[in-house]
Amino acid sequence: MPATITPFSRPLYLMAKPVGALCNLACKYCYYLEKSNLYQENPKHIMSDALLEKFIKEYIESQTMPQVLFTWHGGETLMRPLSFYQRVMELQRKYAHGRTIDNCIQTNGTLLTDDWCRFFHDNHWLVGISIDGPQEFHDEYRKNKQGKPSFVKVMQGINLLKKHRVEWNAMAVVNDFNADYPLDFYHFFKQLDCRYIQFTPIVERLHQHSDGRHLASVDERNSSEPLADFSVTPQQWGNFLCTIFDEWVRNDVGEFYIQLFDATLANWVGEQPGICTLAKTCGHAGVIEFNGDVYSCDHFVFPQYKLGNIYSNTLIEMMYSDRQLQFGQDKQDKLPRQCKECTYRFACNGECPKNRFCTTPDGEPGLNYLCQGYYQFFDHVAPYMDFMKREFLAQRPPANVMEAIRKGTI
Ligand SMILES: C[S@@+](CC[C@H](N)C(=O)[O-])C[C@H]1O[C@@H](n2cnc3c(N)ncnc32)[C@H](O)[C@@H]1O
Ligand code: SF4
Ligand code: SF4
Ligand code: SF4
Repeated sequence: MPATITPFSRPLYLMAKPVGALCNLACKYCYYLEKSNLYQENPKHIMSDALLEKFIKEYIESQTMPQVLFTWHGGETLMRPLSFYQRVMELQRKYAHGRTIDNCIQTNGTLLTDDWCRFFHDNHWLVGISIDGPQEFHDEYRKNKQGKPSFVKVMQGINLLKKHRVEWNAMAVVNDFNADYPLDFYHFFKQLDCRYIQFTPIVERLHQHSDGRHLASVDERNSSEPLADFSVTPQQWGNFLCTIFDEWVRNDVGEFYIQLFDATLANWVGEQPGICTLAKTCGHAGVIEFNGDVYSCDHFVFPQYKLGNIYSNTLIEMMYSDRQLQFGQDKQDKLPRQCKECTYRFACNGECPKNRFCTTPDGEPGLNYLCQGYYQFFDHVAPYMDFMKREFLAQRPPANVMEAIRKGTI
């Protein structure tokens, strides 16, 4: 199994939420926790066995390829007992009909035990652990409802994963608090010997909804929704990326895999980037909630982006519906002229539509809030990317860039 899976290049892909938005933590910046307000009428936010079976059967049968990827997401996935995931395996075997099935699971890591790790190892699951860097950064926002920090428990979880040789990678968010310390952040992951690192910028705006949710969707941009204070600024994001890139490109190419750098190189050479935010279009990755509701994307779980429910529509109908195709195509069609004419459009593609709530200097809507940071990053890495592209096209390792820098030829 590959150490990192890039689901967005696959034809039909859904992230499943077996406990909806329920969680044992209450990270201040979390976009998903408040989604439970969408389901106030449901007493329990738990995927039933009947729905699980229906989903697994239909999901496998909808695939056009011999490999099938399941992603378990939340909320906190480990709030289901191990027996739930053992049942998942049983159902996957029942409906596989010769297909290869992979599983990844995203977790905050605090509930990991020897039993969980044995299960993940024995069944080759890839485990994504959320950790925001060194303790002081992580604990600033990743606390439980009583305000108790989670770092120590997450590290215990990571040690268990290592002990049981489970394949894992780190998902870290970059927010107002940790963004100014890129090297502390990067060295932390290197010291952990974590070779696959994903960074996501936190960008949220506040908008009070009548059901209690307080985060805005991209459509809610007519009044001036304030930015949530934990959001990273465009300048912070640009500096953060450039600083880590400078260390990585000199020492770590081919050794440490940083998803955003890899995706940037992929766009530079004209391959599919393994990250949706830098891809030309969206719409390849939906979400299925605990009750069978399907949404366009994990960051668009809003009533207006609900595609239907698995009990009334097939997954194929929903994921290939005109609405979903349009959702995907809008990423490219709705780019403002500034992006269409941007030197780095081929690398950036206007990034994630959820962050496109700004206007260009000439008043056109749809500019990405992080534009300045991304432009700074792409402009900074361009000579190195050009070099790595040449190496790649000549079938030599892009890691030769490190030697070229040492010799001063770049
Ligand atoms: C919503 S959590 C669900 C899985 C699990 N509870 C966890 O924390 O890994 C999935 C990922 O989204 C990240 N995340 C949370 N809030 C975010 C936000 N506002 N913007 C971007 N990513 C966010 C988390 O740090 C985590 O890595
Ligand atoms: S652990 Fe995951 S789901 Fe829970 S609050 Fe934190 S980011 Fe959200
Ligand atoms: S909306 Fe954003 S998160 Fe969703 S698929 Fe598009 S780029 Fe990815
Ligand atoms: S860098 Fe800015 S202008 Fe260029 S494509 Fe990205 S968001 Fe658009």
